[in-house]
Amino acid sequence: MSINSFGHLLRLSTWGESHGPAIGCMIDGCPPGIEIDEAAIQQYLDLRRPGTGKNVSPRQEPDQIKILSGVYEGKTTGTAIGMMIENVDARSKDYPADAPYRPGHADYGYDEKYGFRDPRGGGRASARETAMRVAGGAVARLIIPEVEIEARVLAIGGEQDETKWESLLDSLRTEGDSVGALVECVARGVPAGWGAPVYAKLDAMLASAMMSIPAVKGVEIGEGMAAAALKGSENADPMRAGADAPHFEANHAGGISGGISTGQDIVVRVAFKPTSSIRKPVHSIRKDGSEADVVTKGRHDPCVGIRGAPVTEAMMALVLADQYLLHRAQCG
Ligand SMILES: Cc1cc2nc3c(=O)[nH]c(=O)nc-3n(C[C@H](O)[C@H](O)[C@H](O)COP(=O)(O)O)c2cc1C
Ligand SMILES: C=C(O[C@@H]1CC(C(=O)O)=C[C@@H](OP(=O)(O)O)[C@H]1O)C(=O)O
Repeated sequence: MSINSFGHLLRLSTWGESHGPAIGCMIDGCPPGIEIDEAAIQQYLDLRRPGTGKNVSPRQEPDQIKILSGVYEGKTTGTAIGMMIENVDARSKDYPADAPYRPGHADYGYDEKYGFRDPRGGGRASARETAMRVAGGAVARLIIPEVEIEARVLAIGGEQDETKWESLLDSLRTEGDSVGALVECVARGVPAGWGAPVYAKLDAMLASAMMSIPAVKGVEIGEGMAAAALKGSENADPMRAGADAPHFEANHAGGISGGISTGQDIVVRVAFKPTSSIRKPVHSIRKDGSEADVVTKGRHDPCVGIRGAPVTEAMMALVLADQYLLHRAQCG
């Protein structure tokens, strides 16, 4: 995997800043002859876009996808698929260049690394970029149509009872604060045998993919962290003979053992931290080192995990389509 693209045989790279004219991606390595159109991509973008309700960023972006290359007469040609979305609702005045760093966002790190950055809406670090991951993920899904991928929010601010989420988010909005979330992403229909036994293990690829999503601070596969407290007898996934494939009596491994899929559901849980851009004052410093509290304006998600869920699906699809192509190349 190179630093600027994601994947081995199916490679995604994205471009664009949150307040620039547009964002886009190139997805290379997609097999030829797959039926595709903009509607097949748009349906997933509509699940992630901002401006759809009070619990997500109010920035109004229709996220209308345009396919620019790699498709002819409704089918993929096997060449690089280029796609783009115009940014139509940036409000850059909310981000003065001399604003104190937002602790937890990328401002300080980017300045330390590059000495210079686009401060408008987080620039390249804004999760606006994840729209193009979702577009790439939609292409990946078409490569593996037999795999069904679905993510859902399991908890908001540690609360698993979803009837309490609305009032929790309402009071946070009033306070100008934010909250974290736990998301679970499951892939069904992955056959046994995808992945690799050492280094590029399927679980390692998934962990890297999920961890590359902005605001993700934890990734678990199957039993995950809880496995550390179990006995071998409790954590085993006992096997019985089945008609066509083995029948597993449990799935503590999350569908992966030895870095290779077992044919069971692949289960990944992802911890999203609370949004760092909040209206409550936080101690910070400016680029010149002077201290100042930061109070972030702009339009922000009160709980990034809500719109993060479709992004986890996209990363799952990209990893699995890539692993399918690798498996087909090596084992036929
Ligand atoms: C879908 C999505 C929406 C996000 N929206 C916001 C937001 O409105 N405000 C914000 O400060 N961070 C938001 N984030 C998180 C930041 O992009 C992220 O914290 C920042 O880039 C720093 O990266 P890190 O948290 O991975 O270290 C969002 C993340 C995702 C996945
Ligand atoms: C625009 C989107 O989300 C943005 C993600 C984001 C951030 O800091 O990650 C900050 C906010 O916008 P801005 O970049 O203008 O500060 C969100 O609205 C989007 O997801 O399409």
